[in-house]
Amino acid sequence: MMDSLSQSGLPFMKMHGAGNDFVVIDSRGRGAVMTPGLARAIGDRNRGVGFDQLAEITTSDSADFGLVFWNSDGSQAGACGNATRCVSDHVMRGLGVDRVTLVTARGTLRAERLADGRVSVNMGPPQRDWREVPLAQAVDTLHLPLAGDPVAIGMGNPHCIRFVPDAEAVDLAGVGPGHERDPLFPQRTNVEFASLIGPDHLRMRVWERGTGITLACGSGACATAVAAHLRGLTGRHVVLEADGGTLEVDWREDGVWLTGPVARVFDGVLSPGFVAAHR
Ligand SMILES: N[C@@H](CCC[C@H](N)C(=O)O)C(=O)O
Repeated sequence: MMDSLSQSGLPFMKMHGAGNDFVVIDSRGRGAVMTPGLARAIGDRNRGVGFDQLAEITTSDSADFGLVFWNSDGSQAGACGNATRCVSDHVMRGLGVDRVTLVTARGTLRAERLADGRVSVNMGPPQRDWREVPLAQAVDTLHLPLAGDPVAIGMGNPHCIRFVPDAEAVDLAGVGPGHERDPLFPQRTNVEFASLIGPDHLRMRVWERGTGITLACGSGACATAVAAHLRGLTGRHVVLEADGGTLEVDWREDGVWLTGPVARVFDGVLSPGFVAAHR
């Protein structure tokens, strides 16, 4: 495997979902190639390609494919809703189908393409118990003892959601890092700020764990919609306006469904020297 990489380099696709951008590596038919160092190097927007997350596609014997997610700081994430939608679209096109199953750290998920071209994924049920989010101690996850009275929801990854009068006015870089690394979150957390802009309609902005400000966050949209419903602000079907586009969340009996646009921007190849220098 390494011989082929050292000779021909490492092909990748650049994709995004509502502006949340990804490098996608297809490792089906070979062993996974990603390491924290290589992920950090590829994610560097000055010295590498740049991404919010990297998604590595793997072979699965129990689903159509497997998927592993890396943040740009080299940490792994248990969920990535927008990347899941983008990669599912790619795999569906390759298989000539309009629905697929995939295995992630969270278990087996289902994705499907809608008639309007958007892609939906069932992200599974929300995690509301403090131990599942996870949190460091037993607290009311609907009202955390932190600034801004946030809600904690897990979606295979942790989320801290604050409801504010105007999400546009939030200084994400000033407030986000403090929540991300608050000791109440032993695995750090993603941080969402949301305001109600209409019936079942939210404006949301996000500071992502291991990445920083992103234009959208799929698992974050799911967590925010669940938190809004639990707080009595919306129904179970919510439209969320992120900085990079519109996402829809539908909390159904079988799980939290995330729907939105997908785009494949360009394909590229990481040079053999780049891969060898950073693996
Ligand atoms: N942008 C993703 C979330 C990616 C992982 C997150 N930064 C984490 O560390 O949990 C999404 O669309 O869900």
